[in-house]
Amino acid sequence: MELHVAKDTHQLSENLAAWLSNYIQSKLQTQERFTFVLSGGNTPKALYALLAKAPYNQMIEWEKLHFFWGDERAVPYEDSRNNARMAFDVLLNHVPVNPENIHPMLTDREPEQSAKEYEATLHRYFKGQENTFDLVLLGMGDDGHTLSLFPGLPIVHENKKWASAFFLDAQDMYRITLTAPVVNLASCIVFLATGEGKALTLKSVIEGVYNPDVYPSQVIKPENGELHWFVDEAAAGALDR
Ligand SMILES: O=C(O)[C@H](O)[C@@H](O)[C@H](O)[C@H](O)COP(=O)(O)O
Repeated sequence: MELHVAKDTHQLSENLAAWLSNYIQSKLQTQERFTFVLSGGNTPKALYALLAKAPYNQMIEWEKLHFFWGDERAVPYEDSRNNARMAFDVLLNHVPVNPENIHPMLTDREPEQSAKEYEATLHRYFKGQENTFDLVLLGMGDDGHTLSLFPGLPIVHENKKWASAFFLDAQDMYRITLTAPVVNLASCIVFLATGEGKALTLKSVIEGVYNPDVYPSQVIKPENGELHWFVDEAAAGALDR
């Protein structure tokens, strides 16, 4: 695991945008496509906005990128809580990605049906490959959740399905989410977390005993890929460094 600490959220987004651009372009020297899982939530918005602008909108070969989501709130696309809506508004509507290569988790059908369709898409994409995604970008909630893997839920321990849907009582909505198995087969996993409010949780996730029912982010352990944490000083404040 590699920890990258920036002095503040602005610098963190700048550092991660540069790191991602270099990583993507280095991979595209030896492969034809790059499969990228976007995170929802608020933290990545500043990063997505940077990637949509110079120099990254020219440096990255967007036509070779294929986009997926880590999870989705099962609300209409038009709803401001929809993760795909945010990514299109801030990034994907501003760069030349081939629309056929963008795979949102569809919310215009039953969530379970959408999850089944998503899983079929993933198996089609990665058939015969040892690894799945080239890069998975994840956030972490201050309760230690990632994707839609929330503390105490059975979905945290799903070890066969690659995508699933369930009703999240705490938010009175269905969620569609990737699961640990498909993420842990990725070549590279990048967590992005900021703010003092996540400092103690981050310490428990990274330095504490393995307790994924309390800290679901701990189930994210790449089988043979890289794991990076990009955090600001505020979120890193409780770490032993
Ligand atoms: O749909 C979501 O909400 C995300 O997938 C979720 O896992 C998010 O990454 C964390 O909740 C952190 O969210 P913030 O970046 O808003 O703190």
